[in-house]
Amino acid sequence: MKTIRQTCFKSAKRVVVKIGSNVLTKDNGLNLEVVSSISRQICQLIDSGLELVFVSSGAMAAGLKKIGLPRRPDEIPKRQAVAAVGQAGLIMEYEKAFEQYGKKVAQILLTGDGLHQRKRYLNARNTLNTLLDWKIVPVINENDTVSVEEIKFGDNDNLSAMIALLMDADLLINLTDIDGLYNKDPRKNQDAELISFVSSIRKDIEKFASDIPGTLGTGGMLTKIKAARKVNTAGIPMIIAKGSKKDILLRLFAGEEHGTFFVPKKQKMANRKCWIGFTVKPKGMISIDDGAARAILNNGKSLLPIGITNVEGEFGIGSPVEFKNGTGDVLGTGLVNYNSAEIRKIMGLKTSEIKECLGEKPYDEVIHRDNLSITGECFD
Ligand SMILES: Nc1ncnc2c1ncn2[C@@H]1O[C@H](COP(=O)(O)OP(=O)(O)O)[C@@H](O)[C@H]1O
Ligand SMILES: N[C@@H](CCC(=O)OP(=O)(O)O)C(=O)O
Repeated sequence: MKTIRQTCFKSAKRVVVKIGSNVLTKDNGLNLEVVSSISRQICQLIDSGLELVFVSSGAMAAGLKKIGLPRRPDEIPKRQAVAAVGQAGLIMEYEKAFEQYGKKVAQILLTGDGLHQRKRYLNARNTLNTLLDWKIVPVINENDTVSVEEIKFGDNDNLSAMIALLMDADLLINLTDIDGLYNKDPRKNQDAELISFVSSIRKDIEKFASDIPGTLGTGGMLTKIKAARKVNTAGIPMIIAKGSKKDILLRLFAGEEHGTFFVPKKQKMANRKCWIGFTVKPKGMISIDDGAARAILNNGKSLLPIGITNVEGEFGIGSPVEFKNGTGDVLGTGLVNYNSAEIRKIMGLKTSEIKECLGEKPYDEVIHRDNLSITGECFD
């Protein structure tokens, strides 16, 4: 009988593969053997019928070597300049490597705010779909040159999760410099053990992981777990595996079990709900009582004013706003039908009392269930 992970690999048609800086690096520059090996495996998988989107870190690593710097500079403009130099070299090496197998690559550099806006989000999806139709390999990285804190994806683990959601992928593969997730940071604990299967990401799983990356990485294991949590919630499985292991991608698709597999929720989330839940940047927070939380989480209801106990932040109609329960757990995000000042006035009221309070009642719901995405961990 096939295991769940074998079934996921067998049935996957559209896959996102992400590779981290440490795997791609050798002697402080790009490891061309790894570039060549990963490119060959990706081409083989595409030729076998898979649609594949590739997210590659490594611009900073490539830039350091080219400029002759011993390590990452601390100043942001210098880091951005290093990444700008390195990205050109990175994509050139991929062009050369993929060309050997008759494939073209396309460079896609994204910022967080590019995907926060629905129109740009859909544009990015259309472009990527066209490239996949043309059998051209999209090679995606964060646009480090312009990415300041407010518009950053932050790390490519998160970016790869956003791409998996954007493209409605069947699987996300995260290739790093270690076999997978260990139950403690293996750099500090010799007795750390590999976890090969995570059926559900609870808070204890996040505790296993350190947020300290390797010399060139960003975010360490913690950002990978956060990425897994997002895609799993949306119904997409994820695997963390060692990118330098010989033919790792081909072996995974041949049914071999390597790395750590994160089991997704059974139900796939609709693409628009993924965008609301994971991609847009929330503009405020609404606290709700237990009754409202139950109605939303268990019975798929909309959020009505009567269940609202507090509003944080200033936001307009249509804004994405998070909502949390009485104990402070964030349960999800939704697009609001009223602005923050109006919600403050009508919170705690029955829907029949909205008109008297505001002078009009355009909607019964503060967040309609069609515009509401449940992403918190308290919903099974
Ligand atoms: N619990 C853990 N299990 C596995 N690796 C861990 C854990 N905690 C921290 N790490 C470290 O995280 C590193 C991978 O993260 P990072 O350097 O950001 O990689 P990448 O460049 O591939 O994104 C590993 O080299 C490992 O030392
Ligand atoms: N955009 C950066 C990579 C940022 C990043 O998340 O790196 P990593 O943790 O190695 O995947 C670069 O290309 O150097």
